[in-house]
This record gives sequence, C-alpha cells and structure tokens, in this order.
Amino acid sequence: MGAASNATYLGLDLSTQQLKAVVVDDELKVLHETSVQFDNDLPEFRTYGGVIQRKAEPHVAVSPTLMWVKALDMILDKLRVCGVDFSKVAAISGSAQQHGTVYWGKGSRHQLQNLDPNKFLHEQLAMSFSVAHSPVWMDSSTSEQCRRLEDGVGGPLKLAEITGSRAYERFSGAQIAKIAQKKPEAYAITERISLISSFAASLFLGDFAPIDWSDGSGMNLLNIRTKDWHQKALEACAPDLRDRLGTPTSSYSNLGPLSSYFVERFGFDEKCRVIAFTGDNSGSLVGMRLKEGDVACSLGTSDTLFLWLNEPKTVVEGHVLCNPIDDEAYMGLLCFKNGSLTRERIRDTAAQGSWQIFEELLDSTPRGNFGNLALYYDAQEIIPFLIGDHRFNKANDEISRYSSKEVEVRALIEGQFIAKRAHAEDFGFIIGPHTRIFATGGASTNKAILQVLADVFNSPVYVSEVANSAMMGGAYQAKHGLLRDKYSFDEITKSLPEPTLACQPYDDADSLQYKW
Ligand SMILES: O=C(CO)[C@@H](O)[C@H](O)CF
Repeated sequence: MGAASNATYLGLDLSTQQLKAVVVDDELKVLHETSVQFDNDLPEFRTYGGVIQRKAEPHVAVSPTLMWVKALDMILDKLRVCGVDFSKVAAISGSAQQHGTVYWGKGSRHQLQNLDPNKFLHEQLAMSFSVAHSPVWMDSSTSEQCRRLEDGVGGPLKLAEITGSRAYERFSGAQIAKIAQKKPEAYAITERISLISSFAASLFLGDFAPIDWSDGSGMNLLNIRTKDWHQKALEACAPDLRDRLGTPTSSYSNLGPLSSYFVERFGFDEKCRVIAFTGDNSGSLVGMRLKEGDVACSLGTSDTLFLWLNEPKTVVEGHVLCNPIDDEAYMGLLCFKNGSLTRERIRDTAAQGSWQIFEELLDSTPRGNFGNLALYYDAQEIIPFLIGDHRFNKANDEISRYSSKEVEVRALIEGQFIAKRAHAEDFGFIIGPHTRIFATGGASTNKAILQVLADVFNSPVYVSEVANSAMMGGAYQAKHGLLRDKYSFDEITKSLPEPTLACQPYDDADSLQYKW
C-alpha cells in the first residue's frame, strides 16, 4: 500500500435509531467513534426507535427528515470535541437504512450549493424538503401501490427478475407512488428524490448525490443487470420520476470534492472527497469483508441475512442487490422486521429489562426448549407477512402464554433463528460443513444469543472487533473509492484482523434438538 500516510477516513451509518460515525487511520484502525441517538439526543422530534408511528395508522412509519440533518450537525461537533483533526480526512463515505426516501423541494439544490459555514445545516435546510416526514423501511402501508407496480411490469416474478425483488411495501417505488398519489402538490414541487444514503452523501457533497446501484436495488425500480432505471416500473409508480431520481452510480464512485461548507466550518481539507453512500446491509457486507460462501447475520432494529452472489437470480421471497464492492457481482438479502425491538420487549416482560437476566434465562433452558417454539411479530413481518405472537407447545398446539420465563426467552431466540434458517434455505443459501456465520449488529455482543445462532445453523459464528459493520463499511468504502484506481478492495483491507470465532455449534448430537 506504499508508505503509510497520515490520511484518515470518515465513515458514517445513518441507521433507524441513531447516526454513528467513526474515524479510522490509513491502516483502517479506529481512532474515534461516536453516535447521536435520535430518541434521547433529539427529543424535540418525539420519535420512538427513531421512527414516528401512530395508533390510528399502525402500518405507516415515517421519520422527520430534518432530524437526520440535525444529527449530522451534532455528530460533527461531537467528533470535534473528541479531538478529530478534520484536515487529515482524505475521504468520506457511509451507509444508511435502506428504502427510505427523501423529497428535496424546489430550490433546495441551490440551498445545498450555497450553505453558509456560519450556520447549522438544519437551520439552512429547514424548508428544503417538500415532504417533511420521510417514509422509512418499517412502513407497510403500500400494498395497493405494490400490486399496481407488479401489474405495470408484467407480474411479481417479472419484477423480481428485473429489479431483484417482487414488490415490497417498504421499497422506495411503492412509497414514492403513495406520495405522488396522496400528496400530489408535494410531489409536483419535488426537485429530487434521494434514498437516505444518497441524501446523506448530498449533505457532504453540497449538491444532489446520485443513488448507488446497491441501495438502488432496494427500490423495485432499478434493472440490476443494466444498472439503469426500468422505465415501466418508473411509469407504474409516478410521473416524470426519472428526472427526480437522477442517474444511478457505482457504490464506490468518487462523487466529487467535499462541500466548502465543511472545509470552512470544520477545517476539512478542500481535497477531501465524497464517495457514494450505500444501504446499511450493503455497507455491512463491505465492513465484514464478506467472502463468497460465508453468511452474514446482522442483528439490529431489523435482522438480516445476506451473502455474496456472483450471479443474480429470481426469487419469490427476499432480495438480490447489486454488490457494493464488485460492480459485476451481487448479494442476496433476507430482511426480518422484528429484530431488536422485539427482543427488547421480551427482555422487559420476561427478564425485568435486564440483558444479564435474559442471558441467564436463555442459558438455563436446553436446546429445543422442551419442544416449545414461537414466533413474535410486534410489527407486520416481511417474511412471512404475519403479525402478532404465535406460541406453540410440544404437541404443536397454539397456546396463549408459556408458564415459565425461561421457555419464553428461548422460544423467542430459537424461533427467530429457526425462521431465518428456513427462509434462507428456501432462498438458496447453502448451509453446509464449511459454512461460516458472521454476526454483526447490536445483539452480536450477546454470547448466549450467538450460541443459539450457531446451534440452529449448525455452523461456527464469527464476530468482528467492531460490532457496527455498516459504519465500518462506510470508512472502508471511503478509502476503497478514493484509491480504487490503484488498489483492489482486498489490498486496501488486507491489514485488518480476521474476525474472531465467537462460538461453535453444540456438538453433543444426542442432546441437540434441531433435527433437520
Ligand atoms: O429493510 C431493510 C433491508 O431490506 C432493513 O434492513 C433496513 O435497511 C434497516 F435499516
């Protein structure tokens, strides 16, 4: 990699519940890391888990766009207080929750291009959005728009073949269609529609940033083979949509110089470059340096499984996205909406709100949980399309409650992982003797939960030293996009330590209850 320079790289992850940032040195080692929690640090926006959902419309989920802008103001000030020398930052990139959409109003591009370094971003962009509350991935209110989109291109399988997925309620195409139908005046004055990832890149660029191919694959609008919008899908969603989306780009594109706003306000070098931002799961694949044959399991607000694919495929459930590291490759993704918030609910009801008690309860029950199995869906689940708690006893009778807290806790965790394995194998994931599971996300720091993951998949589970792979993926992608002409991704990341083995599947086959 040549002489180690004193260059640093800034990576961000604009996730559902928080904005995270990390500064790494030229060897990609963490120098500084901080976060802004939306609910606690920005209480004026009155979110729960970073999202606003009302009882009257339980399938609607939105987040205040300006909250994300203000979080960026805050996190850069926090980094400055941490002692970050912004003048050393050579490039910036990041990840963001997928599928959500940001609606820039007329005149907002001019505002972005002329930001006053003496003012906060949120002061100057307060009136820049034609839709103040962005629909986010937890929304499931667009089934009507999904059907129309599938009809417009020739059916669900045709849409899956072209865009990598059949129509999904949370995907951007259906969400944009709903805005165009329900808020036509807002849509009419919308100058640009960003994903949350390209919205974040736009703030740093001081101009509209293009949507990247990998996150763009989560819109039901992009042809994942030609990497261009699919005209029939665009027309099935909203009028004149192509111009509002701009031209999509590779997920490691070097978009241009950092906006002068950040140079003058924070002391960044004017030569600092902005590299395309991407979706959080794609960013996690970058941050985990996932290799073909490995399976990643991200345990966050949503739980996801993903893997490297060399070729696209047509799937009825789950998604195929363009690969964020190799423009010719792809990635497979399965998303389960009921992740950490559901685990927290059972932690609160069964373990008095304590993860330590939760782990003790989980460790106190045998694998297989005496034949009890359950599925817990606080919100409308994506796969399967189900809601509510569904508990079963060893006679396979559905029951309303378990008599013991220990059984409830293990039923939750085993049910979550057994569902994941079942859908993964339906998707075509091969779980075999050489499979390695790479765990990331908040719950990947909980050893008892990882042991169940290893047991259910009958595979070893590895973890990286930094649990937030989407954020680290932003930092790695910043260097990758800046030096791509000289070095491959593997060369750029070869100095990083290999993930560590967290646990092996329980090898006492006699007592192992997961008979497949
Ligand atoms: O919807 C999802 C993926 O398809 C989620 O993993 C979101 O990206 C979480 F932010």
